[in-house]
Amino acid sequence: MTAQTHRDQIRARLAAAAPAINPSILGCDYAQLGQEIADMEQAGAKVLHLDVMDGHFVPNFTFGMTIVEAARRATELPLDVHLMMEQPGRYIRQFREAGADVITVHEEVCRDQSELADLVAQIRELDALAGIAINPPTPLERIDKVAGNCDLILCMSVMPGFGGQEFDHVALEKLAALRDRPDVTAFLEVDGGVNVETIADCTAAGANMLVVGSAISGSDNYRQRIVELERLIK
Ligand SMILES: O=C(CO)[C@H](O)[C@H](O)COP(=O)(O)O
Ligand SMILES: [Fe+2]
Repeated sequence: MTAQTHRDQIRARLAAAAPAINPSILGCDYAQLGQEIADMEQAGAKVLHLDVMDGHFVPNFTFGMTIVEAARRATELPLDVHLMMEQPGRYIRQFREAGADVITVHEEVCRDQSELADLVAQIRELDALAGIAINPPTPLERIDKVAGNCDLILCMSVMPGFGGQEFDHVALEKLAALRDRPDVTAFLEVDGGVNVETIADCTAAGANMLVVGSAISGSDNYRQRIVELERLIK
């Protein structure tokens, strides 16, 4: 029997948790990062979403591998790293070495689908799950050749760059179309404006990884909010 790879283990953990609330640390108090992550974990998070923004692909900066590495020391939860950056291929290895378990790159930074497929292969080579993300205006055709051969597809429901924006329903049509494609076995993730009003529509459309930022980090009781969100999807 062949030994389980890290990818196999992470895939199994995510599958067992699905549909999973995936809290984003975007709005956390970074002076208390370890405590914030411990609070998310105690509140019931089974995976954590880390938003890397480069100030080029999106009009905002957040953090790089230093914070991913700090998060890795703070928890054993799978780390889902969303790279909102140009030229992600230059940094994928460093994010993996920092402790990323899922690494997601944007279609919009790629020349074509063959470059996107190369990034997926690079991420898998490093024994991480490979995700591909598309912005609200990006049609599904732009990933149709890669969708059947990646580990996660992220349908953005806001233009990336900031938390607290309003949910764009265009993501629901894409999720439903991906769910209905027999060759797509990837986790289906949605990110942006997911809250108590929108989360049930997301799972009904096929999402099984639900990134939630401000609806959790802006609440004064993480546990209560996660329980409330879980009740709406299970
Ligand atoms: O990728 C992101 C922004 O680009 C974040 O993951 C997302 O915005 C989470 O925040 P919220 O739930 O408040 O929209
Ligand atoms: Fe994100």
